[in-house]
Amino acid sequence: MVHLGPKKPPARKGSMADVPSKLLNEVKEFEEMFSVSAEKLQEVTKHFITELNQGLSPEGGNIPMIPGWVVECPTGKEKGDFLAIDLGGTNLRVVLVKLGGDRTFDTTQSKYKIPDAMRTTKNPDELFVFIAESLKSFVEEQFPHGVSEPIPLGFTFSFPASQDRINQGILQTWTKGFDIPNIEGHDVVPMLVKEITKRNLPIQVVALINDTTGTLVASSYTDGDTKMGVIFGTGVNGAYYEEVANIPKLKGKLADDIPATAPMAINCEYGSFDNEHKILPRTKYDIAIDEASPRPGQQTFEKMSSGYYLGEILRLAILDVYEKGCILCDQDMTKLNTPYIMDTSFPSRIENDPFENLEDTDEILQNELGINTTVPERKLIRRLCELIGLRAARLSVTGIAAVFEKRGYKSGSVACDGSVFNRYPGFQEHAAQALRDIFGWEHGPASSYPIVLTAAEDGSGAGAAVIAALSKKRLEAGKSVGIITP
Ligand SMILES: Nc1ncnc2c1ncn2[C@@H]1O[C@H](COP(=O)(O)OP(=O)(O)OP(=O)(O)O)[C@@H](O)[C@H]1O
Repeated sequence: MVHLGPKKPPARKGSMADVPSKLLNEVKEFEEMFSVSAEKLQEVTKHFITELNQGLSPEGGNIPMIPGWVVECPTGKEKGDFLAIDLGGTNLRVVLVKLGGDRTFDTTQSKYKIPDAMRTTKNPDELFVFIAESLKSFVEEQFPHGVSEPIPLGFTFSFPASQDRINQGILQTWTKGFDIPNIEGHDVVPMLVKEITKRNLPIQVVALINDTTGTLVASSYTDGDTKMGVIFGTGVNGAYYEEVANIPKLKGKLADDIPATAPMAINCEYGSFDNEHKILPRTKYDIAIDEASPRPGQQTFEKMSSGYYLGEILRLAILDVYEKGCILCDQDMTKLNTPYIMDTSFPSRIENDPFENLEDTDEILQNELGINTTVPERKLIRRLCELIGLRAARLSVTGIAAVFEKRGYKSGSVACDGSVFNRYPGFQEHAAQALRDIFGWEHGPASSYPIVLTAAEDGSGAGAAVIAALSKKRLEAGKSVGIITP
């Protein structure tokens, strides 16, 4: 067979032979601090199941377990043109989705970077003006001659929002570094509709969707074996279908057209798992990140495993060794002293460095952080990146294991989205191995395991479209899309 394309650089052996013992001791300490055993993963999974159940109870618990008001599994036959917008932690995506009605779909999308300052703006309108303006330019571009009737839109809102019906979303709490006043506790749908109406856009908002639920539904549309949708991006989260009979907090609140046997998509929002700090093995860096965050005590699981925090964990760990006088002596630490200066692309790119002398890492550290490093220093930093990524992958699948155990699923696919899953080197293998550790499967290739993690790129756009299609049909048939209102 002939392989085309650039020749692969020689594999890196990753020898630590030239690393002085002082640094090796630091490496050893990090290895102990960041490693999570199979037994620990099993304990975490067990506690996770308890918290998932608490979240479904009327009393509630750490994990919100938000009903998504998608009360049907897609058949794959849904059809038509839909708009989807996806407000993630980092980008706004606007997507035109053409559902083929045969388990296929086509998408055309534009991506708009959310300006950093907008995450913490004091003016709540600013975010919705930004979304409406982005929609306006997208629709003008895609439909230069206008449209005959309003296009149904599914709004993917990737923050914990409670819903009493599908076309509503009350923001419970900002996550992923967002903190805009006067939105928490309010329904974000009218805020978006107001800006759409002001601009006379031919768009009808029919559903508000969480990105994780969207991933679940998109993959259920294309693959009937999908059991969960999971996000490993700026945040971490999972969604699955629960049987209505198993959701005690909805008892007595549903119309007869949502029977006890119906499936209900649940957006777990499990980034808040273990907010009581009972089980997760937190390091001093995790504690420091939590204490310095705008919301101490919240999103404990997310703070140890999501893209928003992995670079920051790395920064704090490097600074710690620096402060002990072990590395980077006489270097200008101005940049490294800046919180959140490194996003997860830093550890990700450093782990990708194929060279024995970590030449690429040298360039990254020099060009982006203004520090010169020796080879042993880079080896320590590289090992730290591996440990941080490995721990994130191992911990983050406990949510998947808990859902499978709880539902009694022995096998199935998990549709995964997010840059950490798609781009962090080794993440997918580490995640699969952690599942194997939890369930005690035989060693083998990840594709042979009973639970298969599959990439669900663009899932939230298609999912929003499928959910918009299901909701539009229910609304037109006069069926309920939420709790019974007195
Ligand atoms: N090369 C990379 N490897 C791994 N992670 C990366 C890389 N580049 C960026 N990231 C991280 O990915 C995160 C963004 O993830 P993603 O692109 O999935 O965005 P998102 O849709 O806004 O996230 P979410 O769905 O959680 O809201 C950022 O936190 C960033 O640190």
